[in-house]
Amino acid sequence: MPAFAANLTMMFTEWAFLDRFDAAAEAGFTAVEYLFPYDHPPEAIAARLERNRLTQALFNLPPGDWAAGERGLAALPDRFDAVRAGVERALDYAGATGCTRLHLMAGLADRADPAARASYVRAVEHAAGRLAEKGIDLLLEPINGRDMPGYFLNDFAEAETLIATLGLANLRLQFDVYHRQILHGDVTMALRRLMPMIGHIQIAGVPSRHEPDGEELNYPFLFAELDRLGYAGFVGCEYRPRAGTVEGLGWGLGWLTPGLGRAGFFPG
Ligand SMILES: O=C(O)C(=O)[C@H](O)CO
Ligand SMILES: [Mg+2]
Repeated sequence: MPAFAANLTMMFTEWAFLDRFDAAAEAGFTAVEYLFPYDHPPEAIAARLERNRLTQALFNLPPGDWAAGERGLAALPDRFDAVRAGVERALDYAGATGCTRLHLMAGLADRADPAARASYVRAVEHAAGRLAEKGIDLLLEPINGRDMPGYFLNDFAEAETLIATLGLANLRLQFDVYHRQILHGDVTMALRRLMPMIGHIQIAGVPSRHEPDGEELNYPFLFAELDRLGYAGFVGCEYRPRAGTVEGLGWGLGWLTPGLGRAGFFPG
């Protein structure tokens, strides 16, 4: 049975960020992920995890100036100092929350540009080295260009080659099924082949990025396939609910156990 993590950037947005932890636990989740924790003190996040007995499955290293359009800094040749500082900042949060997986976003850059490639490899090696000292995995995620035009890492084969070539024990693939389906399809065969290097999985309906309950992909089959493959990590629910997070959890009946969290949290 897959272990699902609620993505608190996309789900439970009816609540303020810190209250989303309570709501996710109440809905039956035992783990959470989100893009960025940096607007809140690490201790505040740790307290929400602890009181809800939630595992922090994943978050991203600082991406640069998100509001100004930056989507990571790793492939930007003149931003290595910021990457280095971001690694230290993320490690503070990982230490406080017990998180053992961090995603390094590549940034907007041309994959064919040798300077961008060199910068990306340098950033990945640096981040992986620092995280290894703390027993934390570094994740790389190919992202489709429709959602993120101009994103540097937009190809699964590229990520696979890089991870295999660098051969770093804590460098792993973040396999977002939504991006995989849009970029290349052939989801099941890719899961089977890439499983040894997969460190985290994310899901959403394709093409809407709503609940994983239909459209192009047969998620019940994929969840059973993850069990057949012995996947023991988390499956991050990185989708935008169509109309209400709790109302849209029908797809998870049988996997989630609503009510295990703080009793009476939901109003009404
Ligand atoms: O977009 C995604 O799929 C992600 O997982 C990211 O962390 C960043 O946007
Ligand atoms: Mg993702």
